[in-house]
Amino acid sequence: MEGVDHLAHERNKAQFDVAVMKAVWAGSRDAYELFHRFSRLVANDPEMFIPAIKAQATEEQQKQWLPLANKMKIIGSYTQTELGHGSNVRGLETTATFDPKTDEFVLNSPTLTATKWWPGGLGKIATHALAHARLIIDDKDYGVHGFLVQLRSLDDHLTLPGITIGDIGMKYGSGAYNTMDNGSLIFDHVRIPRNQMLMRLSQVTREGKYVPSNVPRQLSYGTMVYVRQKIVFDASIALSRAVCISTRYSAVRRQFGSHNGSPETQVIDYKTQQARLFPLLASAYAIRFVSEWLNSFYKDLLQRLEAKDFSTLPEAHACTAGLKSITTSVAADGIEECRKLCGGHGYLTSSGLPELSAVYIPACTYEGDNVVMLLQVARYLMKTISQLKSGNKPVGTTAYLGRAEQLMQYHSDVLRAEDWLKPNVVVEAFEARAARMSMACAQNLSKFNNPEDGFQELSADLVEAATAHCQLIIVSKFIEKLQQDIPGKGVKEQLGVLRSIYALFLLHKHIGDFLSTDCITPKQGYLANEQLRSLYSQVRPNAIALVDAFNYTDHFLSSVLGRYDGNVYPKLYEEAWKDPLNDTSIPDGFHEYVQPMLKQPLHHGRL
Ligand SMILES: CC/C=C\C/C=C\C/C=C\C/C=C\C/C=C\C/C=C\C=C\C(=O)SCCNC(=O)CCNC(=O)[C@H](O)C(C)(C)COP(=O)(O)OP(=O)(O)OC[C@H]1O[C@@H](n2cnc3c(N)ncnc32)[C@H](O)[C@@H]1OP(=O)(O)O
Ligand SMILES: Cc1cc2nc3c(=O)[nH]c(=O)nc-3n(C[C@H](O)[C@H](O)[C@H](O)COP(=O)(O)OP(=O)(O)OC[C@H]3O[C@@H](n4cnc5c(N)ncnc54)[C@H](O)[C@@H]3O)c2cc1C
Repeated sequence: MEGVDHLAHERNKAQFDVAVMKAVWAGSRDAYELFHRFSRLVANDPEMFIPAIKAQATEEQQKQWLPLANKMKIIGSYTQTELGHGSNVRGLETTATFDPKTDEFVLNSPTLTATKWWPGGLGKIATHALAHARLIIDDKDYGVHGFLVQLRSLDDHLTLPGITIGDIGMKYGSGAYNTMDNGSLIFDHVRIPRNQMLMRLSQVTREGKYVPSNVPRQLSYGTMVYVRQKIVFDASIALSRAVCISTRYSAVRRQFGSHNGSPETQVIDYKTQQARLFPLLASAYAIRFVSEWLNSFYKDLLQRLEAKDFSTLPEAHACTAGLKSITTSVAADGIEECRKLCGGHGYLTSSGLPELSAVYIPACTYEGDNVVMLLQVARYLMKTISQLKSGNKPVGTTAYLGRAEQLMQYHSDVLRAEDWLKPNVVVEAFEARAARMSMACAQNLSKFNNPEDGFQELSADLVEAATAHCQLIIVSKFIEKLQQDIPGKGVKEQLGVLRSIYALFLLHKHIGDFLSTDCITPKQGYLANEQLRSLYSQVRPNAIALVDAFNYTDHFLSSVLGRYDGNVYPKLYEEAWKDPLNDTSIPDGFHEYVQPMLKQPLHHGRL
């Protein structure tokens, strides 16, 4: 019935102040930014073009180009990936050859695989590209640099001479990502003025002299670091949307369990449903809090870079790469699990989940393939361990590796299930697991004469060690979040339950790591799972309130199953009737193709 809150009985169970939880969830961002982040995905927002100009252009170049880009007088595309290379940036083939006679760069796509491929906005709308190309001077290759290239006329939007552009075609399903014109681009000896090479980091003089960067060359990758830390926040948006839908629907859906005419059981009361759903609810909060920390860490990095302090750049790269990988994988897999948690109706477009999945899952690939990103973390961990011997004391997110010897002797002292509720007990177990996995890799690596051969041979183990390291970061930041003052009745307690669910779910899921590294005993693993089940019972009465705290409107959720009022069945039926197929009772083609078959006389008794 319209206007009736079918979930009121669930909301009345809440044991905490929902208004405060809403503020905790929103953190430093307002609802506008939460919405705007999503809308960027399917619009042609210069998500990277503008940050890249800020990171790589001189002050003078910024003065020239940023006002145009900010006011949409030009529309830019971050044009890096090519048909033949995406992960391997140093393998890009497009060339930018300096012509001293004309003081220009000549951009060219020397091979088919040099074709720029994937850049968002490139296919139809972008007027300019921030093109990544190999700088060539006097036949010498100076590696990949950024160049601003006009692609289309600002008068008639037609492509300029030497420029061939197209859209790369439909992508995964019919998802909203098809509103993004990911494009292809071939340069055929296109000339640009020398001052359109972005020269903040390195320069080319009028005489054609290359002036190398006096700062780490990796700063040219700075835009990717910036977007990766944003993508962690995006992961919390995407996962929380799916969890909101599936939690509300799980409270509405009843199946089996009726006795003597009593209502059937709410599927949210099944322990299997809780064991699948509540870890995702906890993960949404965990990702949100680690994204807050990562954003502050990134802002601190920017301040340090301003002061030419590059000390935290390697850690910032490792954290943004690793957390981008872990959180997007959790969110993408979590959205699919939420679809399954909704049974058949989860597969309807009107559930909002297929669309959410189709739009979100490329996050595991763009801005760095998730495995390639974890390998970057692994390189950082191995380098950190290799420097232990020289007395280099790790700090920040690798500080625990400074206690590796002690952690190698660690054995959990958990005796009772409730011991696993103590944050320090959990952190020690996660630190020991991560340290032992990384130390084991480092030890195995040392057996190889060629470290790179070893790294390749051990790369699967290294990815697991990097995963353990990143999960430790997320667990630690969740714990740190709850050490802050958080007002409101029951809010901190409920977040504490989610913190424990997040950690113990990971421990249970990766129990093999904890046992094989001898961090915990099978009995202690069993006790962790016992505690997890008890925690699910504590979340159950608060589940609806915890997803209400995401503060998503029905419009934003665009899901019949996730409606605030839980009025699912009438709306499901109503939504179905909006389908054009239901405009007529006789389907197109019936009279031409089906009716003749139905009218055909029987032959020899056979249909
Ligand atoms: C319905 C939907 C609902 C909800 C949705 C919710 C939210 C979504 C909403 C919005 C989303 C909005 C936008 C999404 C954002 C983007 C999507 C759109 C566009 C996508 C754009 C792109 O994909 S752009 C292209 C991205 N490409 C990459 O990421 C390439 C990955 N490859 C690399 O980064 C590098 O090649 C490499 C790091 C893998 C290797 O580099 P290389 O130079 O070869 O380096 P190494 O030899 O490995 O290392 C050398 C040393 O340099 C250090 N290093 C490497 N990289 C960095 C870095 N970035 N910063 C600092 N340091 C770095 C490395 O550690 C080595 O250091 P040593 O000390 O060991 O020498
Ligand atoms: C929706 C979407 C939007 C995009 N938007 C843009 C954009 O705006 N601008 C832009 O420039 N690019 C964009 N991209 C491209 C994107 O950045 C690349 O696809 C991404 O970086 C992955 O690179 P790749 O495609 O070369 O994958 P590959 O690296 O070819 O990955 C293929 C497989 O190889 C594995 N692999 C690769 N290298 C290694 C290694 N060293 N060790 C072990 N395994 C390895 C990977 O793990 C993966 O399993 C977009 C891509 C998508 C899907």
